[in-house]
This record gives sequence, structure tokens and C-alpha cells, in this order.
Amino acid sequence: MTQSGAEYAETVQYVAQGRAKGRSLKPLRVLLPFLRPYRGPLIGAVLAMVVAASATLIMPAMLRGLVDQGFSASRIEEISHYFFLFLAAAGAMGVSGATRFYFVTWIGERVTADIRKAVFDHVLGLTPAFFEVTRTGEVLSRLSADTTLVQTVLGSSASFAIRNVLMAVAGIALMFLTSWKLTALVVAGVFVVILPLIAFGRWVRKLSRESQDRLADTSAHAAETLNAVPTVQAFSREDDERARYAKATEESFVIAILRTRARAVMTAVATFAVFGCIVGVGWVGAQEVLAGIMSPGQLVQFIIYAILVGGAFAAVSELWGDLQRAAGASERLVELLETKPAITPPANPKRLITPAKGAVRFENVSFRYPLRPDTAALDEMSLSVEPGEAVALVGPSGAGKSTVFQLLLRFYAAQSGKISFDGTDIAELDPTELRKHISLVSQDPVIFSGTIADNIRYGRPGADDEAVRNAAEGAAALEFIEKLPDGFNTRLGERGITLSGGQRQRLAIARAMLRDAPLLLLDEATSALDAENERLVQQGLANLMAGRTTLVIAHRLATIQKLKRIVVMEDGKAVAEGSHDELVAKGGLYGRLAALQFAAAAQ
Ligand SMILES: Nc1ncnc2c1ncn2[C@@H]1O[C@H](COP(=O)(O)OP(=O)(O)OP(=O)(O)O)[C@@H](O)[C@H]1O
Repeated sequence: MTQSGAEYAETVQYVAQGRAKGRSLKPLRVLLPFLRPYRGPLIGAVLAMVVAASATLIMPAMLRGLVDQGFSASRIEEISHYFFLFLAAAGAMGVSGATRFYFVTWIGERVTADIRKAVFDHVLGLTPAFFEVTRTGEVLSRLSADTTLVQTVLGSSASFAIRNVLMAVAGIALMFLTSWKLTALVVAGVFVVILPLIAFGRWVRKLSRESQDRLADTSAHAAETLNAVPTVQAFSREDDERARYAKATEESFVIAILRTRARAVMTAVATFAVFGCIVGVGWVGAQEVLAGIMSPGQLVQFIIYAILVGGAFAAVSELWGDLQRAAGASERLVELLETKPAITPPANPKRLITPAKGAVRFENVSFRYPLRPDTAALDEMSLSVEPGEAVALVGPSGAGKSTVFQLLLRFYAAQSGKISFDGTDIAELDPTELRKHISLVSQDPVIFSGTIADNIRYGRPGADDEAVRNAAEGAAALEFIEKLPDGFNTRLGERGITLSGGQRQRLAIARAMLRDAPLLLLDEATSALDAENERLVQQGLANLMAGRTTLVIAHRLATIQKLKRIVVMEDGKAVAEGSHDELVAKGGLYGRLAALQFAAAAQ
């Protein structure tokens, strides 16, 4: 169960390495697997596009007939016939346009929803190491802004682009049939136009990546600040935060405008060049008509084709920018999807014997946090806890107590040594399976938005109301819950900010009680309680600990004084162990801590 620095580097690859520097639309390829399941609507959309393009392209041919045959009263029927055909073509354009719009929008929405789910599902499985280097706001921005960009492209730009390419290709073929000479002139002109467009396109793509990055920075900053409004206000830092946000927003504005300018120039150059080219060719055509080489109807047909083709090219050049932005966004989404969790379940995970007993063993475990490779958080740590035993971990701040929990929960993998649960190396278990056997009450419990009952039930979804109530009672939370306006159905704010720290802790304890797992991890579980409530909760905890293996981290020695086994940690190692009295008798670190705390309490 060793994890090298290299593996960690892989975890944070997209941050560390920067992004692949492709300049094409290739990243859009990654959307293909998401499109594959929707062949039906895709075929529908393509058919509708083909019908729309055909209906558009047939019109100039009809116009040619109309012009060449001339308008005279004797041809009234034929002329009406042409207009009837125009009407039919218009109808076909309307219906196929609507069909294309429906299918394409449907695909855009569907695929974006799938991508959002895939990214969220994936990110939720990444280990804490990933979140140490990635701000939540950045992930959120990818989930919303980047997926929205992809949606715009799939839901409209791509189909416009494809339709215009279709029009251009078919239009050029028809132009060729109408007059190959003039067509050759147009094609030559268009090539002259395309080369500068490609250069522009690259520039726009670079700018749009930057603008997306800035947007992500801005939202990350906003999320961080908004989550800490009381702290910001308490330190009177509102103006600084406003200034920081304004600066980030302005920067992203400047880049967005640069991008827009580039696109504006690109559009102007493209439009003028294409239509200028058509005008020139039209002039050559007029000479041919005058010389009797071409009929006027042919010239009209040719010019309309040329305008359609020119319009199609102009549209594609404008959409090119959109497509490139979406390519950038897809690249960022895929980077997220491809980030591998630092810890993955083994190919053939072992299964725990049921019912699990909760025996825990650390054998010479050494561990350094990925972001602090120079300091050992655990240094050859050994610890053995029998099933049903309660052991306290004490020691100065930074001694590595919480790290023991982090490793047991397999949020990180130790670099050397072995950690086993019921005799099985935890590296050989599926982490999700392992965690099902662990209940954690953390120092700063998280309360989710929802009701009090929902929050307790988080420990064991599906538990009945009575079990929830019993858990609350055991955690000494019943009294305060019943005083709330809606009792167990009281809704809590986004992060339970309407509860006091002590109340949150009691909810977290109730959650752990309901979870009913064989191994209980208590990280300063009663630190936010007053003496009265602590006494009540201690009783609940005692009930909870009975028959379970428990590891307790405590700063206040009074809370663990009665436990038979106390392990003293210092600098990532267990340096002493014994009962309170034994350790006090030995003196040492524990003796000093106890002397300080109990002397203070006695005063
Ligand atoms: N995610 C992290 N990344 C890098 N270093 C960390 C991380 N978490 C903890 N550390 C470091 O690892 C060492 C052990 O930390 P740990 O949280 O296990 O200590 P502790 O004994 O639980 O302390 P406390 O009682 O203050 O909670 C400390 O030096 C700490 O700074």
C-alpha cells in the first residue's frame, strides 16, 4: 500500500501540467461518446439539415428558369407553376428548419445533462488530495459555465456550422455546374480569404481559454468569500474583498473584449473578402452575358449560389470562434473526467467477514501529506485496537491524531507500513465498503440543507422515525430539537447556520448513533459542548461505544480520563500508553498536559 509522489502528481495533473495545447477542434471529439447513445435524434437532425439545404439550393435553379423564359402574359401558367414550386420549397424549409431546431436543441440539452452528471459523479469520487489543490469554485464553474458553452455549441452552433458547410459544399458543386470558369475564380478568391482566418482563429481560441480561466477564478473567489461573509465582515474586509472581486471581474471583462474584438475583426475581414470576391466575379460574369457566352438566368443563378456559399462561409467563420470556445470548454471538462482518484478500489477487493468486529491495527505506518512531502505526519506509527476496545489518542496539536483517522478512512494511502481492519489490509478493500463499517463524528460537523431528521438520517438512509428519534435521544439532542418550531421537520439553512456549534455536534453524534457501525471515530466530538450538555452527551457516547471499537481524539483530558487505554502521540508516533493514572505516574508529556489542565480546572 505505497503511494508514490508520482501517483499524487497524476492526481493533480491538470493543475500541475497545464492543459494540452491543441489548436484544433479536436477536443470536441471527446463529446462523441456522449452523443453516441442518441443516434435517432442525430439522424433526424441531419436529415432535416439535408432537406433544408436542398430546398434552399433548388430556388436559384427555379429562378434561372423564370428569368430565362421571360415574363409574358402567354406564360402565365408556367410562371404560376414556378411560384407554386417556390411555395413548396418555402414549406419544406419551414418544416425542416423546425425539425432541425427541435432535434438539435434536444441533443444539446440531453448531452449537457449527461456531461454534468458524469463530471459530478466523477468529482465526488476523488480523494481529499484533489480538493486540496482545486478550489470548489473552479469545479463549479466547470460544471456550469463550461457545460453551458458545450450546450450552446451542441444545441445550435454545431448544427449551423454543419448546415452551412453542407450548403457551401453543395452550393459550390452547383456553381460549378452553372459555370465552371466563374467557380474557379471564386474558389481561388476564397482560398485567399481562408488563410488569414485560420491565423485569427488561433488567436481567438487562446483568448477564450484565458477568458474562461478568469471566469473560473472569479467564481472561485466569489464562492470562497460568500461562504465566509461573517468572517469578512468581522474583520472589516468588505472593501478589500470587493476590490479583489472587481479586479478579477474587470480582468475577465478586458479579456472578453479582446476576444470580441478579434472576432469582430475576423467577421469583418471574412465578410468583406467573400462578398468582394463575389462582386468581382459578378462583374466578370456580366461581361460573359454581354458577350453572349452565358444567359442572364444563368448569371442570376450563379450569383445567388455564390451569395449563399459566401454567406455560408461567413457564418462558419463566425461560428468557428464558438466552436473553438466549446473545444476549450470540452477540454477542461475532460481534464476533470480524466483526473484519476489517488485511491482506487483494488481490481479484486477482499470482502470483510460479517459481522465486522472493528479490530484496527497500524504497523509501522509512515505518511506524509502530498502537499507537505518534507514532513512526516505519521512516523513509523504502530497501534493495535482490539474489537470493542475504546482507545483515546491525545497529544499536542499537529501530533498526527487526525491523520490516523484520515488514513483509516482511506482518504489517503500511507507511504509505508500496513493498516488493517479485522485483519485485512485496508488497501485490499474497496474504500466504500470499508467506510460502511466506520462512523465518524468530526470536529466541525457538516450539516446539509434539509430537515433535522434528514440530517440524522444521513447516517443510515431509510432508518424509520423511531430510530431517528432514539438516536437523537442518545445524543442528548432531543430536548433542543423538540423546542424547535417544527421539531424533527425543522429545515436547516445551507450549512445549518441556524444551529449552535454544540447543537451541530449533537446532531453529528445522533447521525453516528444511527449509522451503527462497528468502528467509531470521534474527533473532538464534544469540544463545542458546555459542561451540562457534555455530561448528557457523554452518557449517550458511552451507550454508543458499548460493544464497538472506538478511537477518541480529545484535547480535554477530562473527557477521556476514564478510558482504560490512552495513547499519547507526539511527532507522528505513539510515545506512551496506559490508563490516566499510569500515565500521570509516569510523568512525561501526558503528565505535563494533565498537570496543566487539571491545575487550570482546579483554580
Ligand atoms: N491536508 C494536509 N496537508 C498537508 N499537511 C497536513 C494536512 N493535514 C494535516 N497536515 C499536517 O500533518 C501534521 C499532523 O496533523 P494532524 O491534523 O494529524 O494533527 P492533530 O494531532 O490531529 O492536530 P490537532 O489536534 O491540532 O487537530 C501537522 O503537521 C499538520 O500540519
